[in-house]
Amino acid sequence: MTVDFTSIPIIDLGEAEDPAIRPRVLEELRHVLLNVGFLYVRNHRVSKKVIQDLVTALAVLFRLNEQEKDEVALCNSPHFLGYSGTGSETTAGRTDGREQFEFATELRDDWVEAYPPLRPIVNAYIASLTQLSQDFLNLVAEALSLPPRTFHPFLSDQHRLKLVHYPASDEGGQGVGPHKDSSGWWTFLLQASLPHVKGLQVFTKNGDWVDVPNIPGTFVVNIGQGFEVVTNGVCKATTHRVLSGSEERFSVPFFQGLRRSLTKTEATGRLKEHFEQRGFRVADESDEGRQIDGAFLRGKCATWGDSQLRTKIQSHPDVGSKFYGDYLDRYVNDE
Ligand SMILES: O=C(O)CCC(=O)C(=O)O
Ligand SMILES: [Fe+2]
Repeated sequence: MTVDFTSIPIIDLGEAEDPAIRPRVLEELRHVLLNVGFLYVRNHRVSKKVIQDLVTALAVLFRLNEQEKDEVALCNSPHFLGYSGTGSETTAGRTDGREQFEFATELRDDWVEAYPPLRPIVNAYIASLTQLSQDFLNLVAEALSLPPRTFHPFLSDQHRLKLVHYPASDEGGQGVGPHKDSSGWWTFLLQASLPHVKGLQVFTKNGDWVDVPNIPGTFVVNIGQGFEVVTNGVCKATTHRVLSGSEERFSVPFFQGLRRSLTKTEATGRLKEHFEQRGFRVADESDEGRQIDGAFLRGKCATWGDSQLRTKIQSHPDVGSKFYGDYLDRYVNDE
């Protein structure tokens, strides 16, 4: 029987620390992992100041003029980091209505000169989210009847952070099209506008879109494609999208990174026996969800790092032709 969902569950990480309540939290989390793939976490211990500093910086950053933003243009970065303007990205065949700054754990030197305080703010935020995302993996492992540190050997030394701005649009339209997160393990998203500003939606197994409202004090947490691979499809990455609305919206996704050297054999083999022996089964999914690109799963790329480069080149073909001309055929015309 298909177990479907109509709203996104909330997991209280503070409760997980109470030995009397922990078993119930683990049971709830297990249900989310097997049937939903999307959740909120609250009582997450990331400092209010670290979050507020970043939220304040967002407004300043996106008000810089185009010339200032373009000083760190993503199209000049072989690492696909920096600024990309509205209209430069395509998802599910349509142009996305958003502009964004992309960062990573190993930060590039050419920072946004027009706004010097940004660097320590982003670094502090990445450090806090790195810790939260690692601690969260222990809970996830336990909820799947595995030793707490089972997932740590898969982790990368590098995680990615995006600062995203969806300009207001009277006609509505696509903020970002339907997709699964391809950048790694787990995503931790801060909805950084006022609570009434909507936009994020999740696709259910039965093919309905469910709103993910902004609940203050929480992060939205969701499974990325890498985690789906390592759990042999027992925990599915869930399709989601953002609709543009009559008010501008800010968000900050943190993408927990997966080790670049990871091969498909290692990724799918390591926990196979565990999931088979314990009677876990591959999760249900909508037909549309199944069609979303999964190059790593289909075996086209040798390593996770390779599949990341492919995804990035496909999203930003201009950067691809500038820095990876030799690879273009392999990645872009590989269907
Ligand atoms: O802006 C959001 O709420 C979600 C963004 C997102 O899904 C992404 O960048 O992968
Ligand atoms: Fe996403």
